[in-house]
Order: sequence, then C-alpha cells, then structure tokens
Amino acid sequence: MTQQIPTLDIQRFTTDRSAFVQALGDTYAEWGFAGISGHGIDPELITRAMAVAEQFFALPADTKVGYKSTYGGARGYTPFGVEVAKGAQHVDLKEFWHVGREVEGTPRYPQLLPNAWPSEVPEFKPVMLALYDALDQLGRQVLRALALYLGQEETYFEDKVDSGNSILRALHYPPVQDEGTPSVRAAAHEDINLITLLVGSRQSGLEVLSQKGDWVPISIIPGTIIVNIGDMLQRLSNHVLPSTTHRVVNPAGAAAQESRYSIPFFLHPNPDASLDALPECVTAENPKRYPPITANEYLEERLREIGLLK
Ligand SMILES: O=C(O)CCC(=O)C(=O)O
Ligand SMILES: [Fe+2]
Repeated sequence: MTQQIPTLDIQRFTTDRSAFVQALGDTYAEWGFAGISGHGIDPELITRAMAVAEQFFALPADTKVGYKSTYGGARGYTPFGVEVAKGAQHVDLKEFWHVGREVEGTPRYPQLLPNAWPSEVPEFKPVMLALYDALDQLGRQVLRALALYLGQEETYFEDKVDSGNSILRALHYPPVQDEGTPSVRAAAHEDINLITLLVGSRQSGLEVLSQKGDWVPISIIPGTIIVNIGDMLQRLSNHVLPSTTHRVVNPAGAAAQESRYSIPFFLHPNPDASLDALPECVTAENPKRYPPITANEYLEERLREIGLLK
C-alpha cells in the first residue's frame, strides 16, 4: 500500500476548529509533514515567483556570483556545490537565493540584515516580497492551530515570530550532469527553523522518511502548500511535533535532464525567543530532552554544522 501524507483544508480552522486542530496535530505527530489546501494564496503569485526564480538562475554564472552572500548565505546568492547537509559526505546539487525579512529603518534585531536584489530581474524583488508576506501570514495561521494543539493560547506564537529572521529560499537544482555522482539534489536532512512552508515544485523528487523507515514520495497536488515541522518546534514541543527527515532525490532517465525549482519559506522565531520545552509537553513518559537555548544560539550552532557559517 502506498502511504500518503494527508492534506488538510485550513479553512476548517474557522468552520470546524477543534476537529481541525486535532487532525492537523495528529498528522504532524505522525508525519511531521502535511499538505495545506484552502490557504488563499493567489496561484498567480506562485507562478510569477517560480518564473522570476527561473529568470535569475538562467543568468550567467559570473553575474550570479556577483550576488554571492558574505554573511553565511543569509541573503542573496549561494552557488552550486556549497551547502552540505548535516552529517552528509557530499555537497548538495543545488544553488539558491535567500530573501530575508524586509525592514524599514533600524531593524529590531541585528540578524535582520538588508536584502540583496538582482537588478537583471526587476520583478524579482516585488514578487518575492509579496510571496514572503503571504507565506509569513499563512505560517502564523498554522502556528495558531499548533499553539492550541500544544495546550497554549492561540496567540502563543504571535509576539515570538513577529520579527523572526525568516528566510524565503528560491532553489534551483540543475540537470544532473553526472549520473554516477555520489551527490543528491538535497541529502537527507531536517529543517532548522520552526515550520517550513514549501511552495510547490512541479517536479517530483521530495521524499519524507516515515516512522517505519520508508522513504515516502510527496505527491504534488496543485494548489497545496507543504508545511513541515522544523527542529526548533521539535525542541520547543519536546518532540511532540517531530521534525521529520526529508530529501530530494535525483530523477532517473530523461527527467534528470530537467531543472527542478522550488521555494521553501523557513519560518523562524525572533532571535531572542526561547526554545526551552513547553511545560505541557514534558511528562513522565516524555521527559525533557534538552537544556534551554535561544533561537539565535541554536541557529548559529546549526549553520556552522552545514558549512554556511564559519
Ligand atoms: O526542494 C524541495 O522540495 C525541498 C527543499 C528542502 O527540503 C530544503 O531546502 O530544506
Ligand atoms: Fe528541507
């Protein structure tokens, strides 16, 4: 039997709240992943975002390298062959661009660095900022439901994510040149942040590790946004909500000659937010697993491990 990761309609948060919260939380407790439909994000915005990403990555390598980020890949361009998944032996087969929270005036936190923008693709900035905002809003809605599931007030996350150093990552996996390569598009990993909202790739390849230990392909349903739990929420929830291992495999046959594009949004808490386990998530059967840490301390620890911060 092929396993399927459930998709839930987030409109039910308004119409059928307690059953929705339970179903969403139970889906995450089992999978760490869920499809979210009914999110209201304009499909045209997503199409345009994929198009500007494609235009940027089609620029000459020299032009792209001119936008190479100086601060740990936090903003702008990171070339092919830099990022290595935690514990992996080989670099991932991907290049990407990071958009951060756009702040006017003096930022509340020094981590909120200024964005870079590629002048060759003028639509890149307005389209990516619009998508950043839309995913930020949707993410907060998902967090309201998860706060209730974790026994908190619905608004628990509001003042802990309002200035988060969240990242929108436009990703390009070029055609796989060398079929014998030991590298994969994205080696098995867990996301670092609270939750990730993944705007759909039209190309397959994303796989999620089930509790039984099988790799389950994520089926691409148009209009559905994949939302998964990251390590920060796993830590805050003392593993009640697991951060599930996932990867992007190299396609076989003719599909290997096609690029793959995707745009995950990594929703981060404010740098000074605590990731210490919620008391409601600590029980005799599930004792507290980690010492206290702030979001920023944890992030720096993780970025060093994946080669993005020296
Ligand atoms: O490209 C994808 O579908 C997933 C990417 C991913 O897991 C990541 O960048 O963390
Ligand atoms: Fe990921």
